[in-house]
Amino acid sequence: MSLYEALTTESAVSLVKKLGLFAESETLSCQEIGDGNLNYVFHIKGTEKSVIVKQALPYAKVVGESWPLTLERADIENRALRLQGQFAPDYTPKIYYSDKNLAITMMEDLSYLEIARTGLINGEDYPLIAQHTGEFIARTLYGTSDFALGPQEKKKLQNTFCNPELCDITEGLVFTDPFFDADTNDFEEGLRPDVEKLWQDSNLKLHAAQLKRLFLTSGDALLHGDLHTGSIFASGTETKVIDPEFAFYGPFGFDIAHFTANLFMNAFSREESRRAPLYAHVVTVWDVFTAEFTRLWNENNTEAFAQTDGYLEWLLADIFEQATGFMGLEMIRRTIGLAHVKDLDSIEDEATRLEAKRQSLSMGAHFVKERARYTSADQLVAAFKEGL
Ligand SMILES: Nc1ncnc2c1ncn2[C@@H]1O[C@H](COP(=O)(O)OP(=O)(O)O)[C@@H](O)[C@H]1O
Ligand SMILES: CSC[C@H]1O[C@H](OP(=O)(O)O)[C@H](O)[C@@H]1O
Repeated sequence: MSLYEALTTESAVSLVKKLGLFAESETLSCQEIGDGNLNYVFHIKGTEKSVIVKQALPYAKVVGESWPLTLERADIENRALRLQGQFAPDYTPKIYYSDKNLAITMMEDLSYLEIARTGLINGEDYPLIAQHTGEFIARTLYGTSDFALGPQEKKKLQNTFCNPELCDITEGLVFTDPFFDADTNDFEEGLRPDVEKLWQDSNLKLHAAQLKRLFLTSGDALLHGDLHTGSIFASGTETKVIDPEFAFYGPFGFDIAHFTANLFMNAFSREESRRAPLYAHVVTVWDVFTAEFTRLWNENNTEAFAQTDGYLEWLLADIFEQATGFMGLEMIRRTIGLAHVKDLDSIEDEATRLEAKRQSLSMGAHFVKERARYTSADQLVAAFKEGL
């Protein structure tokens, strides 16, 4: 018999009371606030405190019951959050309770902060977001890598984060479908000539295939797996990373690539005069990631070759090159694939919107194909400013 049942606002309230998080007598309000593609999120509020209950559905919410999806993802998310909380406690929500059968995680209510994508669209700049996100990425990746854990411990941990169904979504929606006339694609008719040109670009397809192979086969570290600006809560002083249900052992460059791709897509939606803070974030996140990864490398490293001249520098350059390619893929898929970004979709004027999307597509393709040319974030920003 399945122990799973989908929560309602009423049963979510009963559950938090049964668990002793609130007194039986307390009057609570409960609202389902999930705006993501996959899950339910209940916001439960009492007089003095509040809590978030996130529940996975046995299917992808954005499509419906015709797209069944494992409930295991809630357990992956819960365990990833707890691990990320060990490496980067300042940047991770507190977890109060989880139940694998019900596919729920109860966590700290972060609604005193704002989802960064929403804030960036409304003109916020979040001066510390890149510093914090760079530290989060470096600490969580380095801490779960061979270098920190040693190969045996790392493999044991890696075995517990096999996430085939969610990886399959990324392999399809990010790495494959946008390059073919797939049913999942979703784009405006005005973009069709650009999209058809992209489908015929065999050099682009070759590079997409190479990056896909990297995603399929690399097991560098436990990734967040979906680190876009909608997975980050922020304010002027705080940053918290949520929603790691796509977590799995993958290539070092993936998370930072998704963060920078989403910064660049927000830049496309702004006037040039308001883009400077986003460019600065792209440079800062790389500077901070590099410095923090290097600090951790020198402080705690189980690898015999760690101090071999040139090894760390080679690794960081390799991460940069792969990340430049992954960044380009994220820009392409968010423009013509199944899951769009509001930054581009909410541009009201049709001609401006189509032009921003064209640029996102062509810059994305450029970063995929020419990734080996780039060795610094300043160069990425310069290329972005120059346009194609
Ligand atoms: N800890 C939290 N505190 C406050 N709101 C949250 C929290 N977690 C999620 N939310 C809200 O729910 C929305 C969807 O959450 P998310 O984890 O991204 O779900 P999904 O997995 O469906 O993408 C977020 O955009 C945010 O508005
Ligand atoms: C059918 S899932 C599509 C898309 O949604 C996920 O994002 P989120 O859960 O943050 O809404 C992920 O990016 C998937 O690729």
